[in-house]
Amino acid sequence: MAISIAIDNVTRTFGTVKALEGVGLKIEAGEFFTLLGSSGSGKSTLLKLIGGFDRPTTGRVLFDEQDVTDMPANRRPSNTVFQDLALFPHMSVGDNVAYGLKVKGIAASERNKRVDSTLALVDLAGFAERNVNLLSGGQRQRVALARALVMEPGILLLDEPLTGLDERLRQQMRDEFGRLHQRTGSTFVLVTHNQDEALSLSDRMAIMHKGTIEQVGRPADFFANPANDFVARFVGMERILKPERLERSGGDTVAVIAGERLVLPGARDVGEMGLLAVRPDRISLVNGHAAPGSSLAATVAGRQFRGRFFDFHLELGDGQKLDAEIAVEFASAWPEPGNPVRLEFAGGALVPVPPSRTAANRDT
Ligand SMILES: Nc1ncnc2c1ncn2[C@@H]1O[C@H](COP(=O)(O)OP(=O)(O)OP(=O)(O)O)[C@@H](O)[C@H]1O
Repeated sequence: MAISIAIDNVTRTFGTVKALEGVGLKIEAGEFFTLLGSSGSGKSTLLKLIGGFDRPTTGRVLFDEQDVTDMPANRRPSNTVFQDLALFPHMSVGDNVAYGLKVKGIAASERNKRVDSTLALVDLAGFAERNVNLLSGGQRQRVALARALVMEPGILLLDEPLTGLDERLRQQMRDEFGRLHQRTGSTFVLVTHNQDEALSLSDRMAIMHKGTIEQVGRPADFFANPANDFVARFVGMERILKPERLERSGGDTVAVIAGERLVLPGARDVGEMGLLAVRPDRISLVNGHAAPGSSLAATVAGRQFRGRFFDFHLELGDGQKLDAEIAVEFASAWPEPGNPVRLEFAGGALVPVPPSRTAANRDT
């Protein structure tokens, strides 16, 4: 049975280090939820608090609205798959998977049944007698998953479980997580620094940074409406432009850059301090006439051939730098470094974002 999780204003300090600061979060029962962030952002600390392996300095953790802050890990209805897997090396696959059930006092016949069905669930039917030391990395991953799943946890916690696997296995195990989530119906919480993993698996995710949550939402929300420039960069919109000003005009936003006006139809109002996150694949270079209100003058600073597209490095009239990915097949004559060009921005090429308070205040 799936269980909901609430993190209520949690702070965790280690000496002078604030690993988590005022974190609030709700994870619905049965969701596949991902904590995404770079190294040191506090993801593992938060997962440990959910699993009961650590306690917050202040704040509470609730499962199905019950306070579990002081409940030890072994009494919680959650199981964790750690990054290092922590398999018992001297035990067979079957004994590894059966261990938790044995500790709980489940009778041998019931135990064997559950171990067999869980091994089948992770595609390891018939592996019970094998020595865990002789398994491949992917198989060891599956044993670790089976060991957690056999307990039928309402919450499964996964701490960077794909680290150390090669790309093919990562893909395979990623698909497996999706499948297991559907089959078990449990609440899954995944910790990762891998954006692709987070985007492909999550119902919703949180982007963490320096012990705080920058944004929570469905994967598509982060592209359509990044909460700030930090989030925009994190999901791949690495160039951020600083307009002279942003104005509202009807239902649209108008950005003024180097004296030229760009109309961003329907773009949201992010206030005076707004920045513009750029989608490099939605910019084209125009010869001759460009539509007013959707183009800017620039100079080619350099270019690199990338196979299917050219990566153009451009400089705007006010000196700001910008990259644009221009599909090779659409090229007629390629502008050379030093050439003046006009940049045409397709719908959604520029997304207004406010600056991140966390990044601004704490990056220094
Ligand atoms: N037991 C501890 N003692 C002291 N500092 C700690 C401890 N655990 C975590 N920290 C610090 O808290 C911060 C957050 O660490 P955490 O492991 O949660 O980050 P993370 O996002 O999971 O990073 P990674 O991806 O590298 O595991 C870091 O600055 C870390 O050094």
